[in-house]
Amino acid sequence: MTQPIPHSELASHNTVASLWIAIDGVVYDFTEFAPTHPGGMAVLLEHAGRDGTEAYNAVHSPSLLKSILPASKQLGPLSSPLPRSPTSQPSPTRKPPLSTLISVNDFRLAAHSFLPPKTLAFISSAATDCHTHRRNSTAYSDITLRPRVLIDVSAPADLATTILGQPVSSPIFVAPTSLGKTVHPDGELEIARACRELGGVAQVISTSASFSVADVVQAALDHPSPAGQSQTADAGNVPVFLQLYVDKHAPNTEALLRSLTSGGSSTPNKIKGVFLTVDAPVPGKREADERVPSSPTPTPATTTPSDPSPTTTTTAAVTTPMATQLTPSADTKGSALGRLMASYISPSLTWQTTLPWLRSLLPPTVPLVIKGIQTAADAVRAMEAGADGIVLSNHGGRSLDTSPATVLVLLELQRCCPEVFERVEVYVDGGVGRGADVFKALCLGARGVGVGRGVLYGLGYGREGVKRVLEILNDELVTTMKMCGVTSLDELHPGLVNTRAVDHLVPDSLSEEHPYAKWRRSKL
Ligand code: HEM
Ligand SMILES: Cc1cc2nc3c(=O)[nH]c(=O)nc-3n(C[C@H](O)[C@H](O)[C@H](O)COP(=O)(O)O)c2cc1C
Repeated sequence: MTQPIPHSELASHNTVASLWIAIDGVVYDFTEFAPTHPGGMAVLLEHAGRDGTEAYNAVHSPSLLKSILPASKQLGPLSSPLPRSPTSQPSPTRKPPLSTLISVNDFRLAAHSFLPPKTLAFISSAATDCHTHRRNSTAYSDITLRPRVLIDVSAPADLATTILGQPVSSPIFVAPTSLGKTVHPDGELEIARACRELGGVAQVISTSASFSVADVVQAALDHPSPAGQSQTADAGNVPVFLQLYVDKHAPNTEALLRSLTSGGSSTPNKIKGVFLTVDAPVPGKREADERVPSSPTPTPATTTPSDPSPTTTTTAAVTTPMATQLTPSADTKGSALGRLMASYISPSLTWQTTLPWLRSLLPPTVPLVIKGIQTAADAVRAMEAGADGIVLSNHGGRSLDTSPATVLVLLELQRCCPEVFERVEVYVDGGVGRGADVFKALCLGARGVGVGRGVLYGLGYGREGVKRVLEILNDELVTTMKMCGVTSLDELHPGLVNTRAVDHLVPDSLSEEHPYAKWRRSKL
């Protein structure tokens, strides 16, 4: 590094022509990088000539800067610290003690008492009228159980299984979600640590996570599993997967995949598979997220003396970058974080080009899963395209409202193309709030079940909260299994559930046509 840079000099580089920002006491030249910044240029311009430490750290990990920006863009240390924009300080609030939360719904309600409004809107929102979001969970309650009695279930239930060949301690996995820092300063790192402590729960890490995927994998590897607890996964291996959004600028995706898979999935710090998300080629219209402004005002506190793992996230820490991104666009649609984040995602993926391209980029040992399948016809297509797995998902109802509840898609596959279950691993997510929901999905052929929002509500309490949410679901699953007369996942089968109340909603043909409406506009 060179000579210390005075404040006055930093301040003079505050335009697109010359754009400097200080982060953690070091001045960087972002002039060339700014037009390609995946979060948009406006957010960088907002901090041009100033200290951007807080805004940067709110969404990115320190290593991102070093891994993407050439060393030549590191201009030198600031001559002395700059006053940062005022931060909102946590103040006491009524955050319920973790020990009082005994269901996933308790965590959801608790989150509403302490998470900043914008964070809550981002997490809990779903597309337009939220029908799909609701039906994802109500479809589970419409399916009833068929308990079997007088069976000895004294043996401990075994939840261990494999996901894409990786040993895991439970069929419940952490679905990929973006921007973990909006909930907890250590975001996805805390989720990774919780999964590790639970003996190897699978975690799918979002391309839009607040931390780099490599950092999350490392956090899992570095974290000890509790003494005495059996570690299903090898000590030096963790069941972490990458959720992939293909970048509009394809070389970015190619570089990401190269960095995370070279050496193959058997290398401990590499990802064990790629989940390509296909249900969000354009951002969904999430009105709650659009309506709640990104406000830099102080937020209620997230710490309490009784909470061993206090959350220190504040609205200002999280949403300032978003507000600066959105304000200049004078956007009449609203202020959605989801829409802002989707700006780098390619809308031009196809069966013909994208899958062969991705397969050519991945070592043969790294499985490819398609996340966001919503019809039997597409499940067959994914199977024929050589996918190793599919996730029946509608993005938690966040993409297209009135798309089918995912457990109904599971039934559609059983009805129209049961051979898919023999050839690819079928996963499902959306609306899972109870262990009984997991049980039903597994009985209907799912190999594993993903949880999105529930884990994020747990994350409000850090790793202990994430652990608690997953433990609650595991416990409820075991209780359901034993009430239905089984103690092992291998004993589950469709006869343990009654789907009559929803069967009329399940399509009965692979045809792309409507069963009787046959008109075409061109023929009228
Ligand atoms: C003051 C500095 C910065 C601010 C306030 C900022 C803010 C943001 C925001 C708000 C997003 C969209 C939300 C998201 O998808 O996570 C974003 C995305 C992104 N930014 Fe930045 N950013 C800054 C600097 C940088 C730098 C220096 C790099 C790389 C060297 C970078 C790389 C990225 C990438 C790769 C994304 C895509 C999503 C992700 O991986 O998180 N940003 N940024
Ligand atoms: C806040 C939030 C962010 C999400 N981000 C992503 C993402 O980056 N990539 C992705 O494939 N799915 C994303 N999802 C969808 C989840 O992976 C998953 O499909 C969904 O949350 C499951 O529904 P549930 O929240 O009802 O459990 C996100 C969901 C939420 C709630």
